[in-house]
Amino acid sequence: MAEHAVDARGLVRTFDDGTGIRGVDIWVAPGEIHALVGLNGAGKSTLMRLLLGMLTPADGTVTIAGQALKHVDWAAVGHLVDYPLAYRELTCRQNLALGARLHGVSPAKIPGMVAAAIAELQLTQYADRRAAKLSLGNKQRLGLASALQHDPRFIVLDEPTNSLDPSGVILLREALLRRSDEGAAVLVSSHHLDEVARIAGRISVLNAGRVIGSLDPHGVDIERAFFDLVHSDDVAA
Ligand SMILES: Nc1ncnc2c1ncn2[C@@H]1O[C@H](COP(=O)(O)OP(=O)(O)OP(=O)(O)O)[C@@H](O)[C@H]1O
Repeated sequence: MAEHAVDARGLVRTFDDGTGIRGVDIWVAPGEIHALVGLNGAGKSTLMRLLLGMLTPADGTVTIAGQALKHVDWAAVGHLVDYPLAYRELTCRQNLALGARLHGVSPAKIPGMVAAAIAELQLTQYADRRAAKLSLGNKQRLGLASALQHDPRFIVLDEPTNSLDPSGVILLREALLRRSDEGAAVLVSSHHLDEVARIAGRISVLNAGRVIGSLDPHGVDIERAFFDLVHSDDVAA
């Protein structure tokens, strides 16, 4: 069987108020889109930060492509967690070129890669506009273009539809489906259960820092199934 692109076991990281991640196993296989859903504060962003080495776990292990985090080839990873990072004074094109360089793309390939990313996220008319002057949604498109342009094998996106208009949501959907078809492993968090159900092969529900179950992406009333799971977990706690 193919090695998981990411494999985390027994992850724990709690904060002073007792919230955080309290013992999570999670993995994503190559070619899979795995969605994480949960209420505000359930721990989705914290879990993603742990997987990306942005936070250190108190317990548990994470491997990416079979490697412990300190040996990971980060050029093969693309992520957008929290806010899209862009230098305000640089244009979209310049920001993307910088992002490509930071991901180790060879200089000769950068202009073509950046042009393709701009076209894919339909940023053409803003390509030479400074990031400071972009609308929120176009800033999000820029962040997504930067996370996806270098053809990462493992993609982590935290609420990527934030601020996107309906055409941006469709572009993102197509971009993720295309990459998973090509073998990339995708982990995505979202509050939009219908959107998640369209693209994910697997949907895990996080509540109070633990994975409490999964939802069937083809289920008839996924919203109801979500609330039933969360409610039962809250009652049991
Ligand atoms: N650096 C931190 N210091 C202290 N507490 C934190 C920190 N980061 C997250 N938390 C707490 O951990 C809990 C989980 O937060 P997290 O952002 O992971 O949730 P989430 O599921 O992503 O929520 P949302 O859907 O609102 O984005 C929250 O109670 C939050 O306040």
